[in-house]
Amino acid sequence: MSAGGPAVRRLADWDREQLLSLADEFGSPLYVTDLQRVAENCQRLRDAFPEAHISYAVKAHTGQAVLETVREAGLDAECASAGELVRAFDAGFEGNRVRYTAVNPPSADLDIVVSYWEDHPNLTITVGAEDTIDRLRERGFDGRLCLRANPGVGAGHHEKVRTGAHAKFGIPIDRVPDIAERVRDEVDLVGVHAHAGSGISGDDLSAHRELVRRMGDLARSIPGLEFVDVGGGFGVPYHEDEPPLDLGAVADATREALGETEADLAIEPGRYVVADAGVLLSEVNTVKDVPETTVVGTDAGMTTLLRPAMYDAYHAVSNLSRPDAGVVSTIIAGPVCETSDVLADDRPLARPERGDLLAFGNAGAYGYEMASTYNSRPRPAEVVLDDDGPRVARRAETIEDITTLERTASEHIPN
Ligand SMILES: Cc1ncc(COP(=O)(O)O)c(C=O)c1O
Ligand SMILES: N[C@@H](CCCC[NH3+])C(=O)O
Repeated sequence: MSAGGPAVRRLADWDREQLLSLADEFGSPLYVTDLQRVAENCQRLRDAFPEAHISYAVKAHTGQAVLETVREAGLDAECASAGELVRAFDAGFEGNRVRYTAVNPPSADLDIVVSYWEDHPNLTITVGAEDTIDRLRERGFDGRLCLRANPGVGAGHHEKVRTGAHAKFGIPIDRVPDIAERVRDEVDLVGVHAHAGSGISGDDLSAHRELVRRMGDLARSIPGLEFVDVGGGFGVPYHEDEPPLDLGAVADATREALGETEADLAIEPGRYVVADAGVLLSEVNTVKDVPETTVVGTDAGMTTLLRPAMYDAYHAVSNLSRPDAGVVSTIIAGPVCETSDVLADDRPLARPERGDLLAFGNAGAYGYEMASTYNSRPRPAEVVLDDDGPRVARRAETIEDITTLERTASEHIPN
């Protein structure tokens, strides 16, 4: 197999015995991340886009081990907050391999990012509003700046993840050349950027191509740019029978839509790098037959994996403990006191018994990252797999971790 590995890794491709033993050893719920698969996904992107600058969108999975793997695999880091930027530097990225994309950035973020820029003057800051340029200038910034355009065309697996045409993101594309002209003397204008949205596949590919075409036109209208970044968003197959993206074809279409530009192509995928490198394991604690279905209660819920509740996202599920049991229709629901705390609805599953272990596929992207402590429910541990075997990359949170932020009235110091 090439260094890029197969085009897709499905839930059924994971080693069932290994997952069962990991849950035995490290408990449940448990995120498992395979670092070799992360490296393969990076390599496949590099093979498809050999000429492009590729930055990993850190927000998909910020774990240190993942970031180190991505860095070693040759991708740069695209950070959406000061916290992500700090994590990228902690994982050893050099300044010239770090980009920070500001979205209505809080002052504290700008303070931190500018202080990192003072020590690493070759990092790049992408801005989506003129206010952000002014606020950076007030802090003395005159470094590498990229303008984020709102190209008026978006794409993605759900309305809530389509960014390209949402007013929140970027500067209306027709205003970008004037702003570029204005800021040229004040900063080092190095690029233009746009991002269509997340989870692009199938029909959305034509919208993505249109975005790239508009960005090619924009890049040609601004001389002297180093790069034109057309964002991330490459989708992965969540359904078992969904074909993977033909990344080579996407790359060819991207080049064609972009056309000749003085600026180099840049992309910033997140999901594609980590989605199929991760699974979520969860123990069944309740099995309840009701008239229409079988309710399967699990120790993971919307606080562990938010995507089904937030986007009605589909994650493949299998019963690792009892794969050969008769299949029944189930609703798989977590322990959170919310009706939307459902991980899978109307889902055929080998009928589980209490104590069985379920696995949820494609949990590596926006899984742990979107976990929360709602209902005072601690976040689970994450184990990573590498050549040395499994190791805990993030320990399980405890209730004490959550309550430690509390202050009593006597600890309150009035202003
Ligand atoms: C600006 C930007 N870049 C990159 C990404 C990564 O997207 P994805 O994980 O779908 O590749 C996102 C998320 O949608 C984003 O907002
Ligand atoms: N969190 C989204 C995608 C990322 C959006 C970031 N702009 C998802 O899980 O699909």
